[in-house]
Amino acid sequence: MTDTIFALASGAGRAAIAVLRLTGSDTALIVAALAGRLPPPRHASLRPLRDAAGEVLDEALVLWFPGPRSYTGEDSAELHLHGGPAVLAGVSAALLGAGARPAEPGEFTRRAFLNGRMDLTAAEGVADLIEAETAAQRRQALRQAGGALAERYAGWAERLTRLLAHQEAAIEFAEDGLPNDLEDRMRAGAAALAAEIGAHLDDGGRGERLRDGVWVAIVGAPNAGKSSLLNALAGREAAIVSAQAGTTRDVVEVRLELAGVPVWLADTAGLREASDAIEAEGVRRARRRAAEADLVVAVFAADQAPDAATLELLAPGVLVLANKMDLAAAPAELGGVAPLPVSARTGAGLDALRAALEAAVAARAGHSGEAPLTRPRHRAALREAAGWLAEAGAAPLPELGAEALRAALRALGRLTGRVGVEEVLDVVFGDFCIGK
Ligand SMILES: Nc1nc2c(ncn2[C@@H]2O[C@H](COP(=O)(O)OP(=O)(O)OP(=O)(O)O)[C@@H](O)[C@H]2O)c(=O)[nH]1
Ligand SMILES: [K+]
Ligand SMILES: [Mg+2]
Repeated sequence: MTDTIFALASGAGRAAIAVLRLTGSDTALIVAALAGRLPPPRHASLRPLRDAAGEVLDEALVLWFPGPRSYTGEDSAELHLHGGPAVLAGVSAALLGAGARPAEPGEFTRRAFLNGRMDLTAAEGVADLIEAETAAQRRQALRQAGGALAERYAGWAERLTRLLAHQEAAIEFAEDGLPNDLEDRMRAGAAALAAEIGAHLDDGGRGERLRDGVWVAIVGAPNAGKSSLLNALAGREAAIVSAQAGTTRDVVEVRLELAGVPVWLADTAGLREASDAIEAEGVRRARRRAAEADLVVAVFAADQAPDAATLELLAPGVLVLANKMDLAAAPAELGGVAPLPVSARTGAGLDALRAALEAAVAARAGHSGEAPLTRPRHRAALREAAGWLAEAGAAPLPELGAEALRAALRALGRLTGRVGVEEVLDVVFGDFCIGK
């Protein structure tokens, strides 16, 4: 027996149609109480919905999904109502009166997980799909919701279980004094699995970046034209531009979408020995932002000698710009680095700049063949599993090897939700919206 829960599954506010979703043991009874009788499974039927006093609240499309072939695995239903607030209030009150209760955030998907309809990574994929704002985010979330990570991790858990079974057999045979090579095979298997997990972890954070956004920091000398370039890329006057050196102090951030990836583009204070405390704090923030950024864009003014502070930030992977090309015949020599020539004033080179940014962002985030891990939670659990596998491979006693394999299995179990899940459930489902 489960509580029967309901929630608005469509957006809040006045709309043409509002979808109320129900799931739980008494779904059939409750729907029949409002709609008179249950429609045939998975067929939409138009029905008057009545309250306990018999007043018609709405003419609604009623859908009935008997478990276990439903999203949650339990008896479920959808009521497609007219979207006005009074209709919604009336039907909600009738559902409450009939014994249903409002759902907690994520409770539908939580039940789907508990009923074995999906693992935790797939449930997280559903949450990401609801949050997805760009096409690349949508593709990544859809793959994960479809079980791309679940399958891989379940495969690893299966291999681990087999290694553990062999290790336990090795322990038994040793007690019987029989020679066996089971331990050697365990060591080889643990090393191979640890290497595979290591390769998966060593993805440069592509999946997490696509989910959270790529951080790009524009840095350079005062008056190089950083704010002008930010505004040009954002298509609006987000940052103040002036001829006065030291105009920008705080970090000014705009959100862009480049190559289907969300990007946080930050304009920063010009790098120099600041004359006052506020500007000095701005320069400190600029340096910190550059250090934390996934991509640094270093801007030089083409009509000036390159400044030492910006030159110091040049490293492989930094995108180097020579701005104000309208004022110079050729960009200054930057020690072998070929800057991208642009002019924020005339717009020359801005298309090439955008293309270079897209390429750099695409190289740092998103799809590269296999489905990437997408959350720090995944990274932590996989690191732990790989660590225990290394320990298993090096264990001086077979019993310790078995113990390490069990610990690795538990770490994978927390990742997929198969073992020791209670403590992670709230973390995973807490950030869901109600109705999913
Ligand atoms: N001729 C020319 N002037 C430019 C160009 N880009 C910016 N400027 C001018 O250069 C001056 C400084 O521009 P900003 O965008 O404020 O420069 P900044 O790097 O943000 O400066 P700080 O915030 O003070 O570090 C302004 O007067 C701009 O109009 C350009 O491509 N060509
Ligand atoms: K300026
Ligand atoms: Mg500025």
